Amino acid sequence: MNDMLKNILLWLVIAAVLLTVFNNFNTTSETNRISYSEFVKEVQDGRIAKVIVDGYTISGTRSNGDSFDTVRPAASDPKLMDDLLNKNVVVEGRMPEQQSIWTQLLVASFPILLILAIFMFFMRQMQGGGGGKGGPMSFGKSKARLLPEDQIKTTFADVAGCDEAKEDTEELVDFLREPSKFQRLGGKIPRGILMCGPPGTGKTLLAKAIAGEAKVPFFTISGSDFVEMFVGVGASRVRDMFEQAKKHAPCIIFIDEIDAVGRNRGSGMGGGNDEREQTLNQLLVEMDGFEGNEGIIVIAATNRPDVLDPALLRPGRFDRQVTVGLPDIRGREQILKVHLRKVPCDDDVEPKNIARGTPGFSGADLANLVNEAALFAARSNRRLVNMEQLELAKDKILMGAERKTMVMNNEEKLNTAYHEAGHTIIGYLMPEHDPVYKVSIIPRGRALGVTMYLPEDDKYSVSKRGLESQVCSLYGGRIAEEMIHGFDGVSTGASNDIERATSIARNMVTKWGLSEKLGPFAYEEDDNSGGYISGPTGSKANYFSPETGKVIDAEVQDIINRCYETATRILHENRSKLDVMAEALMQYETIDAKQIKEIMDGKKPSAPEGWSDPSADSPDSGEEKPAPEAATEETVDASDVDGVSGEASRPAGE
Ligand SMILES: Nc1ncnc2c1ncn2[C@@H]1O[C@H](COP(=O)(O)OP(=O)(O)OP(=O)(O)O)[C@@H](O)[C@H]1O
Ligand SMILES: [Zn+2]
Repeated sequence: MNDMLKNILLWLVIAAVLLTVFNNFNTTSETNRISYSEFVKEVQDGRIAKVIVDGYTISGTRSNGDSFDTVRPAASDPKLMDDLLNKNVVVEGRMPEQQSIWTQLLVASFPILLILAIFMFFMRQMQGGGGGKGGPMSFGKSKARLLPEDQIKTTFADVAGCDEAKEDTEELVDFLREPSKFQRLGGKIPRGILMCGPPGTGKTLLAKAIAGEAKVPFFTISGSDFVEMFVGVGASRVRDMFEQAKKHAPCIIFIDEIDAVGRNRGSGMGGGNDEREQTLNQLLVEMDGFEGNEGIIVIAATNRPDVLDPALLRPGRFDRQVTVGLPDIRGREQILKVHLRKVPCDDDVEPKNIARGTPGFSGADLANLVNEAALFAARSNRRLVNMEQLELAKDKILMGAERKTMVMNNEEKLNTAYHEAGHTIIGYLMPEHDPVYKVSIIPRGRALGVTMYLPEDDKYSVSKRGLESQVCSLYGGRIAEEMIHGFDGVSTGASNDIERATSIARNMVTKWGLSEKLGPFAYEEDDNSGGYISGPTGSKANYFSPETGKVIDAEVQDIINRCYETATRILHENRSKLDVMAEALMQYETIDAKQIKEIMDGKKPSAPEGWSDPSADSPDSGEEKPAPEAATEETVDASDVDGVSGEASRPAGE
């Protein structure tokens, strides 16, 4: 609202300036000016000898030789010409045409109209840009995009790995195909479905598939399209959308990111947000207003069902929830099959194996994996996608694109090699730690090196022991650096590790009830801002007194100190393996689980698969494999894949 006030003020100033200019324009020379009535009187008295008419100004000379000028008022004077002729005044130039009262009014109000028009224009501009999507410039028109039924090619066959969600929604298809039949049978159909689940799990895809199966039109809009700067715009968009939908019924309305409008009205946001609230109210009114039998089904998607206003979830609104979760190993295999159907594949491609190695991947990640593999194949001029490219694509998604153009000097490389080897050895030896999948000192994304852990199965929770193991392995990198350079030689590269270790330790104490001293209480709450709406992010609710705060700090420090000590002890005990691993990393740059196991068993590590020695003849003579990554430099930045699974990356100095 502040912005609006500023705008109005700005326009008032502009209006004032314009008016002044306009006035000045009317009163150019002040020298011999007389008023118009004076002029008329002088004409009648016969004192004027000559007039020159130039548009709205009249100048001339009197009988006595004096010059004069005057401004003709907007209303033209029909009698003037007669007077001039009667008195034998010489007239040069022409009088302006006689104008109707309406034209005169228009001329008089022109500046005001101009200002108004400019003002409206800017208002619309701002609205168009408000949603960030540059939609049509219109007031309150719905931004919903309509996909007519004959353009929806998505069917249930395209959605894999979420069978429960599919089952839950199958009856909607029957209903949409023949709403009247359902009505006759007295079937009760929900008006609103809420699809909950993490990003990229196929919520949009499933909603579209329902429309595709039922062969009905599909309206899609994002919750953030409703959130506008001007009060009332969002609400009228909602109204407009429902009006359109009624014309196309039976149909589906899909609202993505419903949390952008549907956030709990009572929560946060510094005293509420009128516009959002009005929009939400309008949505509730519309949901109540249509009968389920009209054949409109509203499907909303969110990954934060917990922040939604309870009013949205009441019976008759979004009273049915469908959960679309991350796929399990079987689901991943099916999703991979769906997407592999679209690319030409070699016989060796085993979707099952890839599914096993990708816990935590969403449907969108898997679709991306297949796509990346196809790109790798195309770059190396292959006609078929094979396992090798799928593995490369998986690494790219897990660890970020390699930055082959980034040059590290030998000393930096050695430091990184020790750092990553430190992470790896601790991760390998600690109990209940995810196995190490790959270690690399090729810079990827923002990281100088990466140690990648990957759970063997889908994991849904971690034990206290597992968490402590994670904290230990996170410090492994820094401790290894300390061992070779001494405390003064430790680099800044471990800042991300430290941050993550601290955060795990703190959560153990304040959220997961894993401190004996403090017991199973929640002392801190997540911030609820989720990220869709800009708000006071990072604000956490604390439920503890200053005294407890001190105990919390002490407990967190205690966990970290213990883990640091454990990790230091383990690394010192395995000093020779640390050296061998760092050396292997210097030679091969990337080693995987097989080499790591060999080193940890005290053997000499073999060359990684696909590695060809640039200096000597290759260790495994026989078949000649092309170097992995026929693709040249790949400098995609910020592809920091975080949290897909335990990853200890080392950001370039901070
Ligand atoms: N279960 C699935 N089966 C097949 N493909 C999937 C599946 N889930 C996701 N995908 C692929 O990922 C893409 C993105 O998925 P979609 O947009 O439906 O996810 P979403 O859950 O709506 O994500 P968001 O919450 O980010 O909007 C789809 O177009 C599809 O290619
Ligand atoms: Zn690290």
